[in-house]
Amino acid sequence: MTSISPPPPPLLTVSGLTMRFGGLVAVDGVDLTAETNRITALIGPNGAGKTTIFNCLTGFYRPTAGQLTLNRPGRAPVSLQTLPGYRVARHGVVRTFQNIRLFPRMTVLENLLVAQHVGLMGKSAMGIAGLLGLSGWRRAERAAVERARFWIDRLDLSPVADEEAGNLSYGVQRRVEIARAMNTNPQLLCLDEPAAGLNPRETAALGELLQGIRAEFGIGVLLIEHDMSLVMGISDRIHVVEYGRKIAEGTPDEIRTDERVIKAYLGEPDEEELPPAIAHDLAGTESGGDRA
Ligand SMILES: Nc1ncnc2c1ncn2[C@@H]1O[C@H](COP(=O)(O)OP(=O)(O)OP(=O)(O)O)[C@@H](O)[C@H]1O
Repeated sequence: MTSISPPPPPLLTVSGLTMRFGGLVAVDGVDLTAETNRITALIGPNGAGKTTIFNCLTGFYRPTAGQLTLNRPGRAPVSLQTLPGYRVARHGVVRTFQNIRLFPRMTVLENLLVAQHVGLMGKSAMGIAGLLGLSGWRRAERAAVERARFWIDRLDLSPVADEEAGNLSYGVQRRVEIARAMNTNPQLLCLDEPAAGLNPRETAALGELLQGIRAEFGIGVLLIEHDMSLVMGISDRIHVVEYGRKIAEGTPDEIRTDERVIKAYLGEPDEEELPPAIAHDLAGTESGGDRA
């Protein structure tokens, strides 16, 4: 008799996540999941609580309440909500930031090597072996450079590998950030508005890049993004938050036509502020954009 084993749990399970700042409830009992080999988007109007969710997930904030569980195949589940950021990263949950946080006076290669610094320090007894030029250190350093070069090449950054990051265009710096995150071998790549400041051509290239990485390396991607053309084009699943609460979850097609989502975006005070693709979608949905 064959028994059917239950499906593995999602890579990330968030349940009842709540974050208060004094009297303000920025995140209020949010549940969501992110799966391996899937792109999961987290969207919502400005101030909805998206970045706060990322900050709780990646150890920048300790949540007021809730469970954040990482389930990697063959390993014991890890509760992330009590861990500091560097330990969350060691478990394979890495992030980028809304505002680019590269070291501007370091080269692209150096920016990627810094991300491997903790591993190298471990292999060199906190740097002493490195100072003495011992072989274990040299091997580890060579492997770190090879790995960084792999990601530099994979993200088409080889021509600028030795340039200072601060001299590069915004779109290229965004790619460096993703290369740096991938260089740490993540299980879950969390991207906070990666298309912010990109032109439409760069945004389309970013979408292809993320789909390529997901397919090639089988990682989970969790994406905060206001650019609805990107979100609708590449996401497998979308979670929508408004005023700290989750108001909808579904496929792009389901979310595009969800009444609560349309209302949440229509609630924005100024149509100019609507992401263009949402405004476009809404115009279609609302037969000519007849707004309340
Ligand atoms: N450290 C903090 N202290 C106090 N309030 C905060 C803090 N961080 C966030 N908030 C508040 O929490 C709410 C949610 O903010 P958050 O940045 O998570 O929203 P968001 O959905 O990411 O917005 P945006 O799309 O504009 O980036 C906002 O009212 C914000 O002012």
